[in-house]
Amino acid sequence: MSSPTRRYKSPSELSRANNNNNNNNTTHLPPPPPQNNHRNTPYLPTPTELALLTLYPTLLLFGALFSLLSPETRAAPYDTLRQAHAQDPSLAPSYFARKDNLFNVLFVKRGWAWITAAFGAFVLAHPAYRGGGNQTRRRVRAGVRWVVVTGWWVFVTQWCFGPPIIDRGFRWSGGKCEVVEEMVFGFGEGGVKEVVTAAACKASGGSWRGGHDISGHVFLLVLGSFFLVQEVGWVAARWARYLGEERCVVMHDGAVKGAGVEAERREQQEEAGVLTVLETLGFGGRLAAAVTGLCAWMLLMTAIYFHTWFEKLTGLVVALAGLYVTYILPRWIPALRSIVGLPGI
Ligand SMILES: CCCCCCCCCCCCCCCC(=O)SCCNC(=O)CCNC(=O)[C@H](O)C(C)(C)COP(=O)(O)O
Ligand SMILES: Nc1ncnc2c1ncn2[C@@H]1O[C@H](COP(=O)(O)O)[C@@H](OP(=O)(O)O)[C@H]1O
Repeated sequence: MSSPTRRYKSPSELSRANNNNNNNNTTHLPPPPPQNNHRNTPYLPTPTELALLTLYPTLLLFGALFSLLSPETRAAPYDTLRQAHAQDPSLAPSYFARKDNLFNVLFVKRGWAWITAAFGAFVLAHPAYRGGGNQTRRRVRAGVRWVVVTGWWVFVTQWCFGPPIIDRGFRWSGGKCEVVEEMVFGFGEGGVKEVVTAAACKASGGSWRGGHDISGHVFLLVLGSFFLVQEVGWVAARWARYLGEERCVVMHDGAVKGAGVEAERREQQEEAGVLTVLETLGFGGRLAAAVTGLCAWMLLMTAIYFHTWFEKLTGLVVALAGLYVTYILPRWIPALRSIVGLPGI
């Protein structure tokens, strides 16, 4: 996942270079490709992963700063209870400060479907997933990782043996469903209804108020985009031999080795020469890159126009927890790795 200049030579390139040297009557082999003997810790993301992960808090910080400094945003009326600017088109500071903006309605509100579609297109169509004795096993393991990440999305935002984690957190922190307009049958004292989910509260005409509302948008956009980065990045980079660094894994005997020891050799593309980034990604990878880019844009919009900074931070932390379990834990728990695998291995 780093620059093409560090690309390893394929066996055929090495043998060609070797032949040229023999023709020139020299007995020296070409210098070996630079080896990186440094082992990354299996317990933490690799340096490239860490650099990419740092972009998320950076976007959130930049958004917070922008909202503090932008005169239009500062001047626009803000509803602290709803954690959003006025939604009237004439008052909202930007099209993206409105909940009914098309990117929100068609993309984020259907976000998991987009992420699933991009992932599916990549796994079904990319040459790295075709051929080799383990083709089916690699696809099944990718599917298992999708189930784990999707399970986390379901538990946090949709359903967790009852209300989802976001709604449970909201109520644990003192939040309630309040009805301002009218008292309806079933309400407790002071217009506060015993409703346990944000969706049910909204459906009954109430407002979900008073608690800590983990940002569902930040959660979904971080979880989904980094899932695609992991699934497409490692697979495409390993296949095209763009790898400048390697994940390390703990083996059954406790030894720490590069994850490549568990990889199947055939899946790497051998002869086509240096591929461009677009060729390396293929159709599914390009769709995933577009979805990831949109996620980053909408994350920035959420950072600027919605929620408190602490609600955005908890959205980020809850997403990172799911990503750690799916992508880092298997590196140091071999039994888990044998079920979920590692992308590209
Ligand atoms: C550990 C293993 C557990 C096993 C669990 C198995 C999981 C199986 C899940 C089955 C359903 C999967 C469906 C996948 C296909 C789809 O993607 S369909 C859904 C499309 N819908 C969305 O993408 C909705 C996305 N929106 C949201 O999540 C929320 O709207 C939000 C963005 C979080 C914001 O919430 P608000 O309430 O609007 O603030
Ligand atoms: N980038 C964005 N664009 C539009 N609306 C956004 C948004 N980020 C958050 N919101 C809105 O802010 C509210 C809280 O978002 P969340 O908790 O998911 O982060 C949601 O409102 P609604 O639930 O009224 O649609 C959501 O639609």
